[in-house]
Amino acid sequence: MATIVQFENVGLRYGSGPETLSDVSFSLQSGTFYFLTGASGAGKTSLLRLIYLAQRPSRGIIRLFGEDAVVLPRARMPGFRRRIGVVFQDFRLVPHLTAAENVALPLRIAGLPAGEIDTAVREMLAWVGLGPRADARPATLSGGEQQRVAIARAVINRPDILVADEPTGNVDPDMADRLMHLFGSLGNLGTTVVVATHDLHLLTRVPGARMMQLDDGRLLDPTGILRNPPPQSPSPPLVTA
Ligand SMILES: Nc1ncnc2c1ncn2[C@@H]1O[C@H](COP(=O)(O)OP(=O)(O)OP(=O)(O)O)[C@@H](O)[C@H]1O
Repeated sequence: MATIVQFENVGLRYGSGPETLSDVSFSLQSGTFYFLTGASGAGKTSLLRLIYLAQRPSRGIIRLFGEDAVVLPRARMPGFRRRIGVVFQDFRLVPHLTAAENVALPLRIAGLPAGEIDTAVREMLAWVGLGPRADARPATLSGGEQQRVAIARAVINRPDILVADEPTGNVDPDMADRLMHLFGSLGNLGTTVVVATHDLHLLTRVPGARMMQLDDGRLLDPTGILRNPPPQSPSPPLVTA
């Protein structure tokens, strides 16, 4: 198994405020599934943004695919970013494109022939249960449907790393299970998956997943890695009083 992402003593400070992330060190292996947990404000989104190169650290070392990502020349950024699929908390679908056109975007950018793109997009939309909504624009989709389009777009070109910020926040428990299964199968195909979530129930859903826990900007295990998730437990009630 190769090391795909490596952080050494990474710190992140926004402006002149206190450090949002401090002394964060860990490494992520290919084909492994990681949950990133922590209270609201602990720094999960910030850590993901460092991984997908939307943010530079204030200090420390970040290596992606074996290369120093902090000093990566601007011209090489697009090549790196193509290897990283991102599911944003707020979806970021292109509003004037249909669901199918949104999902097709990474393949169009990669220059695949139209016929191949159409087949791949149809299969992916069917997989996330949106076959009949292929021609719908984002504004006419529910939050959960938009989230599934965002997930389909992030995984369609089989990225080396998939980073997902609360990817099940808007879907029901059945769909959350299916999406975790999809993410888990990507791991089996060699993709490194990092899912930030508040939903501790999800942690029981991916056998063999590892867990990273942030507490006020610090990884709880100072060596950075990692514990197995808690054993499988029954689903919580869908409705609470
Ligand atoms: N662009 C920014 N400028 C200034 N402060 C920021 C910025 N982005 C995040 N922060 C601050 O950094 C801290 C960590 O935020 P972050 O969004 O990474 O946490 P989180 O664990 O993802 O939270 P949540 O679970 O609520 O999404 C918070 O105090 C937040 O206010």
